[in-house]
Parts: sequence; structure tokens; C-alpha cells
Amino acid sequence: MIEINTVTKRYGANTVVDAVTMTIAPQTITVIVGTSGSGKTTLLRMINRLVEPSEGTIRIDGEDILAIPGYQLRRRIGYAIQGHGLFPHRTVAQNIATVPELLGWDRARIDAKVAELLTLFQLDPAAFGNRFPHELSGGQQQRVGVARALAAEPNVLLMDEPFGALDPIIRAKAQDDLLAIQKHFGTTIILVTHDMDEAFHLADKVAVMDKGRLLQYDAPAELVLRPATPFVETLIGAADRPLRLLSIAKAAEVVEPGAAEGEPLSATDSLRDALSALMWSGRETLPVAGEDGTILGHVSLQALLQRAARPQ
Ligand SMILES: Nc1ncnc2c1ncn2[C@@H]1O[C@H](COP(=O)(O)OP(=O)(O)OP(=O)(O)O)[C@@H](O)[C@H]1O
Repeated sequence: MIEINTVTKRYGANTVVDAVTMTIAPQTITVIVGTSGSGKTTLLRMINRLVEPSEGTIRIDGEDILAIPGYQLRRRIGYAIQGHGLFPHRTVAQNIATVPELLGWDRARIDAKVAELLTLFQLDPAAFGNRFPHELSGGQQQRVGVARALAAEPNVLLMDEPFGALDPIIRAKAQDDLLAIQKHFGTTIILVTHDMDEAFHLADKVAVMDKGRLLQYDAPAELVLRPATPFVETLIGAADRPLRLLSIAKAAEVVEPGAAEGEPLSATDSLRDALSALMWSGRETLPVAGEDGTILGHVSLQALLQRAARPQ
């Protein structure tokens, strides 16, 4: 658990993070959104002491981070940034091994970890381990950046616009990889993004910042249904509210018994994808298949319209 308690950061007379209080549950993904300059990066960097707070406390699992030397803290907390920040003269394997080496892991454990992470990120260790960063595509470099942040098995991973430079297709894939990896390791992730679609796709909870203040810290559906301020409403985009609600629910949640014609949806597809498939196929219903391909029932346009409507 991460407890941020009335944390403030000032640069001279300028308060860039203003008395932010939030508690982040273990093994969840918190996404920080807000306008440019609202203090998102500063808040994130105070958690690993790359920036020191002017006031307030931050505790990780009950321990005040000021009691831990910054360099030690940063070995315990993964940090991934846009543009990956890989060391250009170290190979992919050496990059990923950086923190485990600092922590004094033995060679066999380091090699096993590097191979595990490369495989997890769908990079063949034999083909990629000895390459240098400039010999990879941007998307591959970004995956290595996240793999490096995870190498020492941190409980906490901070990510600052990690997918900002990726094209939309690779970006969607990177987001799904991150969700799978978070499940696999049970990591607590705090991620900064400008992209509201990304926030809704990834977040257990969203923190909305404006001018250094935390305006709302809630589950994505709460932001849509009960925005704390007009700013939150604008940021989410009033016209997108029904689609945002559909994007955070899965087909499995509205499946009804009975057969339907057409190409089956997957139970894990979002309701937004389900709506798109229904509209494109011109059908009122489509079948839904489980992971093993068994048909579980169908999803109807009617059910989706009900889910997308403002609750009465
Ligand atoms: N070292 C510093 N010295 C002085 N001012 C700073 C420093 N670092 C950040 N700031 C200021 O603090 C404010 C918040 O910056 P921060 O990078 O946290 O915002 P952000 O929400 O992450 O912005 P963006 O979305 O543009 O990355 C900005 O006005 C910035 O100019």
C-alpha cells in the first residue's frame, strides 16, 4: 500500500503539487491524468524520491520513504519513462540486468530473470539479448524499458507516459501486455498518461490533477457517473460518456442465454468492441465465446444500450 499524505511540492513561490492525499491499494493500477503542467510527473517522482516533497509524507507498506536512502528506494521501485531511457552502449540483456547487478544477484539468477522477461515481452532471448538498443524498433525498445523496470521484481512500478511514443496498434498491444504482466507479478502500478482511452483501459482507479490539486480519485465508472468538478467532466468528454462506460465492461458481464448468428465475440472483449461489432455486422445480437471457443450465449444491442445509459 502507498499512502500519500498532504504532499506538496513548491519551486520558489510556485506550488506545483498542492496537498495531495491518496491511498493506493496493493496490486492495482492507478492512472494519473490531467492537463499539461498539472503536476503529474512531479507527484510520480516524489514516490521514488527523484523529487523531494516540500511538505507531507509518503509511506510504502507503512515505511516513510524519507527513512530510505533515495538510491536504495529506486532499486526497489521500477521506473519506466517515455522514450525508454535505455543505456545505448549496453546490450538489451545488460540493460535489463542493471538493477539486479546493483543488488548483487548471482549470475545464474540474473540470466534466468533476463530470459524470463524477454520471453514474457515476446522478444526471443537468443535473438534480442545481445543486440544494442539502436538495433531495435521503437516498440521493442519500449518493451525492454518496461522489462528493465521490472527486473528486480519490484512491488511498485512507476510509469511516466510509457507508451506515448508508440503507434496506436503497438500501443494497444503494449497496454494489454502491461495488464497481463501486472496480473502475473501482482505489481502495484502508477502510470501517468494524457490519453483518456488508455486511462480507462488500464485503471482500477484514476487520479485527476489540475493546477497541482487532486480533483478526483475514483474508479473509472465513478468519474463518468459522478464527476467531482466541471473540469473532470470536460476532461472525460461529455459526448464520450456512454462509450467510456462500455469500454470498462466486458462482454461476459452482459451475456444472455440463447443462440445468435454471426462471428462470435470473445467474453473478454470490451462492450465498446461488442457495440462496434454489432453495428458493423448490422445485427441485433452476436454470439459470445469463452476462452476455449465454447459459445456462452449472446450479447444484444438492447443490453448494450441499457449499459451505456445514465443510471436512473
Ligand atoms: N525542477 C523544476 N523547477 C521549477 N519548476 C518545475 C520543475 N519541475 C517541474 N516544474 C514545474 O512544475 C509544474 C508541474 O510539472 P510536471 O512535470 O509535474 O507536470 P505534468 O502534469 O507532468 O506535465 P506534462 O503533462 O506536460 O508532462 C510545471 O509548471 C513545471 O514547469
